[in-house]
Amino acid sequence: MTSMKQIVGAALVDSLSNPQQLLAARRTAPPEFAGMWEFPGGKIEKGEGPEEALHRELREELGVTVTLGAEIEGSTPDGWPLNSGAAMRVWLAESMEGTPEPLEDHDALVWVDLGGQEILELPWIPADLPIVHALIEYTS
Ligand SMILES: Nc1nc2c([nH]c(=O)n2[C@H]2C[C@H](O)[C@@H](COP(=O)(O)OP(=O)(O)OP(=O)(O)O)O2)c(=O)[nH]1
Repeated sequence: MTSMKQIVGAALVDSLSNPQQLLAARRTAPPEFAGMWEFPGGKIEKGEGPEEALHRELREELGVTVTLGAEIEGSTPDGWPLNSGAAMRVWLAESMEGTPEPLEDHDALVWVDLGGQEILELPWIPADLPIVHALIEYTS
């Protein structure tokens, strides 16, 4: 049995069929992550499946209903290692209903080109950088 805390995150793109842009979200807490950019998402709650948790988090945090696309698979069965105790699974997603707004946990959102420099210049949570690179590779 795994003891890793399981996080789920969304690579929200402008279009699943032709992804050109990614939505990055700037965290407001905790202090060590405040001001850093991340994939919207959060912890799976008891009794939830991972995709179900991701749909809930995106409704709560951004106010959107999404369609999930492919998973950007990480290096472990739990997904991408974040630290010694947590890992995150990440899915591509596209909003089907609603325009993303920073309703909870974030104070800014930005759409960045997947093929440009700006995406690499954002101060991401360091553990997210390998995921950003994999996403750029996946969508190029
Ligand atoms: N959502 C998200 N969390 C990330 C990313 N990268 C990263 O290291 N983390 C870490 C930060 C947190 O320690 C943990 C996720 O917790 P969270 O605070 O987002 O979860 P949550 O929305 O369910 O929050 P909570 O109210 O239950 O605390 O994973 C990322 O890209 N997205």
